[in-house]
Amino acid sequence: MYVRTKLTLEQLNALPVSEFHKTFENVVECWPEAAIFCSAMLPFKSFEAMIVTFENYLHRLSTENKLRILRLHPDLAGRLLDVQQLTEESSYEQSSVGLDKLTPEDKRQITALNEEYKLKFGFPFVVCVREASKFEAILRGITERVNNRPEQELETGINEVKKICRLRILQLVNQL
Ligand SMILES: NC(=O)N[C@H]1NC(=O)NC1=O
Repeated sequence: MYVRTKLTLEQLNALPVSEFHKTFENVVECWPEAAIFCSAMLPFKSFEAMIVTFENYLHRLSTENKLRILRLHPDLAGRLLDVQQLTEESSYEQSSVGLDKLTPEDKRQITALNEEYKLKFGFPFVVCVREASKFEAILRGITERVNNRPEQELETGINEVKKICRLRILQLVNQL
């Protein structure tokens, strides 16, 4: 698990902007622009206000940028996990639900579903695994969501990115 000094709201609001960017650069996976954009709203009245700022930022992005963000997400239990090249945050999240210790049969099943999903939508299946919390719930999620329309899945995927972002922020401040 990644451990850093947890920031209080006061410390967070007093960070030099470049430090704010660095601290929150990966709360949206591999998309540091989110922290850069949201730093313009400093200081925040509460952690919740900060999280809502990130959520609104994600909500208002163009379809093209939403697609880009989804495509920056690693597959669940995929190749990057196998070769230990996940970001620190993603590695923590995926191992917290045991995706690094799947049986060969479970691995085969999730890989096949990931491929089917990507083939249909052109972006990977994204879910906040810490919230889904169980492998079975994740599998059920892909199995159901693969039937959705692409526009629907784009929004569902971005809503999951918001949940991941919320938990990553709470992890960095003294709330989780
Ligand atoms: N593909 C995907 O959902 N990836 C992610 N979900 C999550 O909770 N952490 C991730 O890296």
